[in-house]
Amino acid sequence: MDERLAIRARGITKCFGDVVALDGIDLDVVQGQIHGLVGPNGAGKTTLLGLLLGLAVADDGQLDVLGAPIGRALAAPEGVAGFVDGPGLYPSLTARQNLAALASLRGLDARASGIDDVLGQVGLTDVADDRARGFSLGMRQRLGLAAALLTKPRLLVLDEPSNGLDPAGKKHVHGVLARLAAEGTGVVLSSHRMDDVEALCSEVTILATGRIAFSGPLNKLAAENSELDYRLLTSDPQAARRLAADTSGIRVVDDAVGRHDTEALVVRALVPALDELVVRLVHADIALRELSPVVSPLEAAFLALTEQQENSR
Ligand SMILES: Nc1ncnc2c1ncn2[C@@H]1O[C@H](COP(=O)(O)OP(=O)(O)OP(=O)(O)O)[C@@H](O)[C@H]1O
Repeated sequence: MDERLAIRARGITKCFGDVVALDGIDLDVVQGQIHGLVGPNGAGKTTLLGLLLGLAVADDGQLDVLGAPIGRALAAPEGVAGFVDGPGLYPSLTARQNLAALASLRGLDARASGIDDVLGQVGLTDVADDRARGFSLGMRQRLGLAAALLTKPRLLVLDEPSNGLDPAGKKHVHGVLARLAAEGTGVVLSSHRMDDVEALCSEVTILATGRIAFSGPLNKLAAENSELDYRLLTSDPQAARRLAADTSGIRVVDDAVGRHDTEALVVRALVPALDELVVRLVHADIALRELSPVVSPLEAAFLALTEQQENSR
């Protein structure tokens, strides 16, 4: 077995009655990698994360976590921490007391366990003595992450960790995850926020109806991607539109995000044709003020792959 693998899954299947939540999943996640799990509602993300956390057992297949096969016991495997469906907290206890309770449940010495340190890492020092009952969703998520950090995991499993986070909270959480990964911890997280996945993850798995539509490096996904829509702002929108319509490999389309802004030009193209258009604009003395994909390459690939898979069913 490859010792760098935090997760090795082969042929994992999980059903709930007639519903096949996971249908023969193969997945490798190496230590020190932040791996994003994305997919439409009901794709099987939470089910997969639950198996990693020992909250449920697969019906079929082989799942190795941190080098050891997962047995049939419903318990978090040694070295694994995280949460699905929001962290479990005691509402009547303060943030600090929640962590102390967890430390004592885990047999850790509360004073030596680094409670202040993990509260600081997630940015909750100022509310450490406030009751969790009054915490917002984002604060609860951050406290859940602090609880996971307390156990010094070698694999961190998080379901939608960005839910409810404000920009400051997001900065803390992203910083913590990046630091953990740099220290060698494997991180698997699900998200519906493609921008978060793109900012954090080096590899991504796209699930659709319990099957893997893509798994691998983000840049491979972008390279495999077909045409994307790009939005261009130029000094002469009318002339730019005419030139685009006259450029091979470029299709002028309506603004897919409905920004109905007459100044913008939206084109569908592969990168080489887009390059050609930019060169032609410059030669025609039309200044290019802004050029950006209408949706990110991950989002576009995600939509294309999941539609493809759903159509083939
Ligand atoms: N405990 C359960 N009992 C019955 N069906 C379940 C159970 N848990 C999940 N399912 C079903 O399994 C499928 C996968 O659900 P899962 O929650 O893993 O999807 P998800 O990708 O996490 O979705 P979302 O993005 O909405 O959170 C769905 O069809 C869901 O209805």
